[in-house]
Amino acid sequence: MAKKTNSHSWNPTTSNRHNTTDSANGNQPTRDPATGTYNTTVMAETAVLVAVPDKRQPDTTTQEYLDELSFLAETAGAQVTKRFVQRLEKPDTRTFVGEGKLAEIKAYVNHTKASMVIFDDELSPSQLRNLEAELKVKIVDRSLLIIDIFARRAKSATARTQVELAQYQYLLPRLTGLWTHLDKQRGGGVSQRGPGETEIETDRRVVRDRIDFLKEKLETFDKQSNTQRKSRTGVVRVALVGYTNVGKSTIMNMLSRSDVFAENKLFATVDSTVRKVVLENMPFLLSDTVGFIRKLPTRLIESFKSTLDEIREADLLVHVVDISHPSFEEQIAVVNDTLKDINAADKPMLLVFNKIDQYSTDTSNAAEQQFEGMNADEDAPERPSLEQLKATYMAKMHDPVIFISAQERTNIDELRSLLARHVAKLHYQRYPNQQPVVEEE
Ligand SMILES: Nc1nc2c(ncn2[C@@H]2O[C@H](COP(=O)(O)OP(=O)(O)OP(=O)(O)O)[C@@H](O)[C@H]2O)c(=O)[nH]1
Ligand SMILES: [Mg+2]
Repeated sequence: MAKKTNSHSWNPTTSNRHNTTDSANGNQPTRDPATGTYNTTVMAETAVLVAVPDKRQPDTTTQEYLDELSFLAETAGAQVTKRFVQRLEKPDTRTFVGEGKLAEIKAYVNHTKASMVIFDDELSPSQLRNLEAELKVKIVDRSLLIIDIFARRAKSATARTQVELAQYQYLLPRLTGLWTHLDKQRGGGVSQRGPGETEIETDRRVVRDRIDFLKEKLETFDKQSNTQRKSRTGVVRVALVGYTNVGKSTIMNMLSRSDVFAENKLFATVDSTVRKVVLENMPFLLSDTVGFIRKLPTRLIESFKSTLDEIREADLLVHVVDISHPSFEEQIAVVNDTLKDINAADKPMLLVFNKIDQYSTDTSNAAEQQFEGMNADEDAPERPSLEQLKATYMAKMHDPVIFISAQERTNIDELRSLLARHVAKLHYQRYPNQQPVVEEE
């Protein structure tokens, strides 16, 4: 997979509405006068990744998870220089990794002047504090990384409000951690007692007020979009769902001849888009939605409620899968679990296996990238041929299955007619007395 890196600034704890510091004094936090919270922007980022898999997790899986974390870090503008893995029954409650591993990470961070350490799980507020005190660089967990990417991507007022809500909800229990971080940056060293308790209380109150305000704002948006959705009755609604970066927006563009932003980065789409599509004289509404990912922070899912309503209220889900991805089966499971979480699992579904042009039976690529704490996996089994996969999936899935390449336009006519057939069936079920109306746009 071709991965792009970019060099824009890194700003994980504030919404993109806030000012960022310039690169000359990138390590100096600035206070946002509107909210009283601090912006801890640091520039020219290099990142170290840390994963703590349990003892049963195969090495190849650990490696795939770290590939994904690395892709997330790159999407957010950081360059990954090292990966650390420690196998534990469960993460250390105090510092996530054990004492020895922590010393190893610290030595590496000090030696290379890495600007942050990213953990492939959500850290508790106390783990975050302890790690910050120990490593003296910015500590980022998986949730914060994802929230930050969402903040960069969100464009519509609703999506931006949703992201801001998620940011403040993440921030609230961690305010003391940030203060410790700020204290260190002032050159005071880390204090046991923690500085400025009254200021922390003030900050907490400001953040709580902001959370209430954002929730109210979202309720207003919700009412507006409910009214909008009610006005769309009489037309079948279809939602594209799937793991992030599988090709949903590319398919949306192809089917609706629109121009939705598609990119080889995670979470290219954060705002949902709805387009009217007509296939074989059958009109329907197609929506492109935010991609799912493993360990999606629950709060982020909750804050994205109104975006997810598009999925919850759809008559048909088109579940897009990137078959060229080594973990595509796990990705299918993650998507199905997330659909369950948002109460959208019982809908009719078409399964679209995309990127067949990129499918390869060769697994040697993954085995080449060995890193700290991993054993070479020379016996990785060959993947089945595309034909074998097709046969297996056609036989085992309850839902209709189709294999396409959106990029190479392979099997697209078949996709169109499969979709048209299902939409027609649903249309006559839902609106038995109503002929489909094809109006000119
Ligand atoms: N090789 C190949 N690449 C594809 C195909 N379809 C899409 N892509 C590429 O995959 C990347 C992701 O595509 P998007 O359409 O942005 O994926 P998405 O599912 O909307 O992603 P998010 O919005 O991030 O969840 C882009 O670089 C596309 O050009 C395909 O059939 N084959
Ligand atoms: Mg997209």
